[in-house]
Amino acid sequence: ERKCQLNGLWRNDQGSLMEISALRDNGDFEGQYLTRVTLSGGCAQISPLKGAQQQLGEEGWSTFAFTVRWDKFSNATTAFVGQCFVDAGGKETLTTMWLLREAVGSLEEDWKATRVGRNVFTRK
Ligand SMILES: CN1C(=O)N(C)[C@H]2CS[C@@H](CCCCC(=O)O)[C@H]21
Repeated sequence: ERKCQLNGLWRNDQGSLMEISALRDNGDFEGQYLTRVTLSGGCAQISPLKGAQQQLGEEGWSTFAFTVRWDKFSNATTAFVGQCFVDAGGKETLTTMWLLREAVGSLEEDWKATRVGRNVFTRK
């Protein structure tokens, strides 16, 4: 089957699970993100994700982006951008960087509201 099509179940190095379900012909997709860690230290939650993947030819390793709205337990949103790679053994890896924006109480606190990081997902 096509490698690096995003639909399916992925896990990252923090143990978060990402299930991408509806991948459309134009590359738009939706899914769910189960986080194991949260800013507040609160319990894990499932949050909705939406994104888009470049639809390339047979051998393309496409770039993608998606957002996760942590709406059930925090006023925060994360945007991921990344690319899918396939190694010699056929193992797929999503390498991403993310921006996490949390709500702060005042404009004076805006400076400290965005975190950035790298993150790698492999198929679960
Ligand atoms: C679990 N995570 C994960 O798999 N990441 C790549 C990072 C970037 S999104 C963050 C979780 C934010 C949860 C929202 C909140 O706690 O307000 C952390």
